[in-house]
Amino acid sequence: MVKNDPFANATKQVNDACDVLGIKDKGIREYLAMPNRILRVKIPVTMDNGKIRVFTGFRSQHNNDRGPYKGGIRYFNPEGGVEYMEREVMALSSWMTWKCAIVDVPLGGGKGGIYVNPKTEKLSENELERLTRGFAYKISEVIGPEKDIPAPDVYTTGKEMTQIMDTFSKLNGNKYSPGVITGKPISMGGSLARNVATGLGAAYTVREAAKAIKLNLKGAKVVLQGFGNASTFAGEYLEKMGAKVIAVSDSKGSISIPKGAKVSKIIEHKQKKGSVVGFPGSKKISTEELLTTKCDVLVPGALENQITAKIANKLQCKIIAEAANGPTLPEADPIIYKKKILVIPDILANSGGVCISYLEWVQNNMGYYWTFDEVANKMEKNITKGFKDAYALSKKHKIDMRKATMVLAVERVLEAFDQKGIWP
Ligand SMILES: NC(=O)C1=CN([C@@H]2O[C@H](COP(=O)(O)OP(=O)(O)OC[C@H]3O[C@@H](n4cnc5c(N)ncnc54)[C@H](OP(=O)(O)O)[C@@H]3O)[C@@H](O)[C@H]2O)C=CC1
Ligand SMILES: O=C(O)CCC(=O)C(=O)O
Repeated sequence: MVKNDPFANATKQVNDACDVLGIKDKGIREYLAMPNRILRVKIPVTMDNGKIRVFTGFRSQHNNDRGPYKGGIRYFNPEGGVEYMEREVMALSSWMTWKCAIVDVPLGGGKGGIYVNPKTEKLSENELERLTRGFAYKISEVIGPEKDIPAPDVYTTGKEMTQIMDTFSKLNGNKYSPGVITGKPISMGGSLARNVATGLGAAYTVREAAKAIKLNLKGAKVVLQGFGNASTFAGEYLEKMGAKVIAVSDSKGSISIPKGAKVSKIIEHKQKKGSVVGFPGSKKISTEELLTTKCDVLVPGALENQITAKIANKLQCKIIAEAANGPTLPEADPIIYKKKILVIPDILANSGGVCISYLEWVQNNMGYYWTFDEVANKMEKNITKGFKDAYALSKKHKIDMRKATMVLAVERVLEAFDQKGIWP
């Protein structure tokens, strides 16, 4: 048993959706909740000092009823250890299934990762490359452009995506296979807008949520948890919509900036000093203080299990845009709903990433590439529709946005499952 088990949380969300849909059949519930396959691999790496170190990696393939498995690869060492990470990737792969369904991209759910923190463990570039290629080799049997298409996630970038693509291509007779992975650099067959996609998509969903609750985003105050790919671009695009960032955090700590600051200036500071902490005009605060800062939009954009019941009781925001996966514990959801805070659940708020990953894969498959605006506009349509559909359902059934989003997603997966049935 792991503490704050993310897979138990993901399963609860599936069951909640089944309750709303009147699905009582235990077999169907189990089919929807459980991953199809979990691969756990040993990755031996020769470190720079000549010693062998063995790493553990995972790929969880949750559901492919609507299309090939799809989802990121993270390099992280969560507090609960390797066993926690296994449950984490299972949950993350489940959320990918529902995410692809709610924004209607024809893909399923997968997720993977390696239990390692490349930042704190200070792996050299060569060690990291050997680890990445070793992992790619170990999962090469289960991935492929028509099978399972990974992407970046926490502490992985276009560089690792390139190394995975290259290893896969070499293992397959040097067949150029850009469609095996997304989030690649542009020069390696990546898509314009993928780099900003998760944050841009989150900003689009906040714009829709603000319209729904009649909140003017001009001058709206934003708090960002995490200062990586998802959260910085969410902050920058919300800034373009007129909002102002007043508190941020990273793995080294949280700060409040009462007068607000441009995200680009905080990025500059972090690039120089290695953290947001110490940004001029800021004050160091605790994680709890960050999350409960009085603001209009809270963007948890780092890790899961951040908003507990205790935090939920103290929240002072109007909208929560879950740029991270699984940042809110199930115990917090009813409290937040009662407080009339509008939650844009993770599977919707951060779906811009997979939307544009899908478009990257489509471009790779056809060998023809779209402009930034073409790609971003397609994503905007899908994500806006996803928000509107879920919001309308939440109002109709008087349920929170997480349940509404999950109900729509589960319905779509079941529709495909009903067509296919079980084989053999
Ligand atoms: N990248 C993508 O396309 C997508 C990402 N997501 C989700 O977004 C979330 C963030 O991923 P992404 O932005 O890609 O990852 P990044 O690696 O780019 O950034 C992760 C950020 O989280 C911070 N962080 C790590 N630990 C903590 C902590 N204990 N408290 C506060 N901040 C912390 C890191 O701090 P530091 O800078 O100090 O290392 C970093 O700023 C994840 O939940 C991921 O699954 C969802 C959809 C797509
Ligand atoms: O871009 C993708 O394929 C998936 C990104 C991801 O891992 C996520 O949405 O959580």
